[in-house]
Amino acid sequence: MLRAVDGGAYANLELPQALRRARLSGRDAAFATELTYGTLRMRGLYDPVIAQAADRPVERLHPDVLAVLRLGAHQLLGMRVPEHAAADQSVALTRDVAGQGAAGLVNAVMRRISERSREDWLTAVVPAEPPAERLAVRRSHPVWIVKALRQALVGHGAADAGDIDGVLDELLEAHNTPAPVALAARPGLSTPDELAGTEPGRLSPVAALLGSGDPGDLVAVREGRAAVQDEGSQLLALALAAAEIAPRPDGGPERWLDLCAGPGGKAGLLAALAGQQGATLVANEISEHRADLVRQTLRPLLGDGGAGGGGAGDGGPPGPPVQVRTGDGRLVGQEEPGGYDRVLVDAPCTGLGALRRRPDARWRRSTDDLAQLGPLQRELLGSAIDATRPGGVIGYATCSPHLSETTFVVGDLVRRRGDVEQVDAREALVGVARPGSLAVDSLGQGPAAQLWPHTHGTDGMYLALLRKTEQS
Ligand SMILES: C[S@@+](CC[C@H](N)C(=O)[O-])C[C@H]1O[C@@H](n2cnc3c(N)ncnc32)[C@H](O)[C@@H]1O
Repeated sequence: MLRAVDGGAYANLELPQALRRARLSGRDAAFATELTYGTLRMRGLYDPVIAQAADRPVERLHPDVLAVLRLGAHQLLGMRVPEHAAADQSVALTRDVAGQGAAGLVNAVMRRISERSREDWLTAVVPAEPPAERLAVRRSHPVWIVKALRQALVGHGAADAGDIDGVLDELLEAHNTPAPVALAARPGLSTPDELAGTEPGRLSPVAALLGSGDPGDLVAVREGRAAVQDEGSQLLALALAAAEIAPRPDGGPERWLDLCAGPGGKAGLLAALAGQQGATLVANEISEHRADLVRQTLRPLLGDGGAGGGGAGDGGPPGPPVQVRTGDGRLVGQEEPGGYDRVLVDAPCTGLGALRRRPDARWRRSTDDLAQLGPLQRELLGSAIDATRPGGVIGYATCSPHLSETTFVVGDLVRRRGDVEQVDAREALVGVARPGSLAVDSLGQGPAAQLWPHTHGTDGMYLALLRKTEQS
């Protein structure tokens, strides 16, 4: 798995398949998951430890040997694996993947690592200054991400000069703590109570939290009536569906659009809500493969009218409330100007808010991604505004708090165009959350809202709500 990720594979997609191939389940699967995810997450700390113990830069180690040593370091410093077991297994694994010669080196390095406790290693390898470098090694994040998150916390009003160091440390630590598996019971199709073995969600009224086990074992999940979805994502979809809009001039059913729908998490919830509210949803996605994933997750609502979906019409047989299309979201505004009442732009982004769910993502991303995504995010939001009718609402969301993909994008568009005004997304989120579970102040200074893993226990989701004031 580690070598596959080095080669470009995504751990969260690859690991379930690897577990299935190896026929691992229960405690063995949990152990293998912790080995893989923990090693990937913490390699920013383990590499300096390995370099010191091996007395050479990690770049000078063979990639297979480095992978074994990272696994070994995690067992010694991040898990409770007995020293002899971690050493024996690492040496045996080295013989398999890199030959007898390398096994001696791995044996020696493992012995040196085990001579010190985690705390002693932290003292040995974490630089005292500057603060970003210190946190980068201690909490195992690239320095550029530490710096960007510092700016984001201050920029979104979640910290100030007085407490930023402590708050930033809490956030980085939250990225190193495995996230609970949250499920969304799609309204009208399932309820949280139906999801046996779960406890109620903390923020979302349709959420249930799965303590252990495979979500695929639940019938409602297998049937697409419930789905794995972060509670923050659930709240965003619920808030867009509930946002106040001016009535349609023709009095007809509302038309909703999810401009960037793949793989379909939010579209699944929006489709169920649309079904309940007598609206229809178009789920658009540029990638054919990801559009197929949307169809897959929406299957109870597609085709034959949908189980419990209800259609938009009130005469003949109800049509499906949801339609999936493959296309470039940047063009929808021109193709269907003013065609929709509610539009979600869940923009492609760096995913810096979801690092706890994707342990390898922090090492994959770079500042180049921001430069590429910025223009795309602006074009998609511009197209969404064009596609919204006056009086309608646009939700711009990212699973990243980075200021370049959130505040700056929305600020640019609102300034550049005279046909939208920002409304308070914090109030909208609080309005749909479980009563008393979410405080407006915790979401920033507004009008946009920023959720944080260390504060809300959700992914770091951002939501801005824009009201269209006049025809583009
Ligand atoms: C953050 S993901 C959306 C997640 C989704 N809303 C969910 O909740 O499961 C962004 C999606 O936008 C898609 N995308 C990228 N460029 C696009 C474009 N020009 N038009 C439409 N979709 C695009 C990506 O393929 C990706 O599936």
